[in-house]
Amino acid sequence: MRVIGLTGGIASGKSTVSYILKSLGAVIIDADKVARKVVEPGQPAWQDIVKEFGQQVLNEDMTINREVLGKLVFSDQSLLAKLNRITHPRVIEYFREELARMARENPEAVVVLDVPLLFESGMYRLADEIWVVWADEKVQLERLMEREGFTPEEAWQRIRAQMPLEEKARRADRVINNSGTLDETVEQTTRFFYETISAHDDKIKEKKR
Ligand SMILES: CC(C)(COP(=O)(O)OP(=O)(O)OC[C@H]1O[C@@H](n2cnc3c(N)ncnc32)[C@H](O)[C@@H]1O)[C@@H](O)C(=O)NCCC(=O)NCCS
Ligand SMILES: Nc1ncnc2c1ncn2[C@@H]1O[C@H](COP(=O)(O)OP(=O)(O)OP(=O)(O)O)[C@@H](O)[C@H]1O
Repeated sequence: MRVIGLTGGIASGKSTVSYILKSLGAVIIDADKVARKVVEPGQPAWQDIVKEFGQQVLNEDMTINREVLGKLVFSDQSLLAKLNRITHPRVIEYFREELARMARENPEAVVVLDVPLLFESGMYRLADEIWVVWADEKVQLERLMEREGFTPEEAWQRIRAQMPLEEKARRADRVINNSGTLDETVEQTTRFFYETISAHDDKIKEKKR
């Protein structure tokens, strides 16, 4: 099994690249989706969030009100750190279990961990190689405001809540530039995917020799 850790900045294009990789045959595990699962009502992380942030972050049906919680944590670093301490260990636990299961059931698979906070959370340790999706800052900001309807200040708050994209790119094995057209991103992603597979196949052949 080959595990690719896919990261980037907020709205830099991870989901777009994941979608392309899925169409090429990779199995995708999306940390944003897992982070939603671990805070469902009654889960330990849900209980910790209610304890920490109070009833104000709950909807009437007891689910987490993501808009309210988002506004709180993205305007206060210390609250964001508290939320991360509650959610990240649970997300990591889920990833470990899922990877162990995949290794047993589908050892030939190429698995992509789509994780916005791959470095910040330490989840990069679960990956064999790291890919970063890059978008020029202006493009990233525009796509984020357009997708979420954020004001420039709200969009900046979210961008600043993560490790600078330059640093992520420095730590990557491969960087996909998604500042241009979708076709250009498909071309780069496809090329990298087949290079990864062929390097992986060569390693297996060497081991068998
Ligand atoms: C703060 C919350 C409630 C806001 O929810 P909302 O629905 O508005 O955003 P969503 O979860 O879809 O995330 C959108 C993007 O925001 C960024 N983001 C999310 N959480 C964080 C964080 N803790 N720090 C920095 N950026 C973050 C990511 O780039 C993500 O792709 C939610 O993001 C959350 O619970 N975050 C903590 C869990 C976490 O760290 N998730 C990221 C994957 S491990
Ligand atoms: N090459 C592109 N050209 C035009 N629009 C794009 C391109 N790539 C992505 N987008 C758009 O930009 C937005 C952000 O892309 P995407 O959702 O893939 O980013 P992300 O990194 O997964 O975001 P998040 O960090 O929030 O999970 C989306 O609305 C997407 O449709």
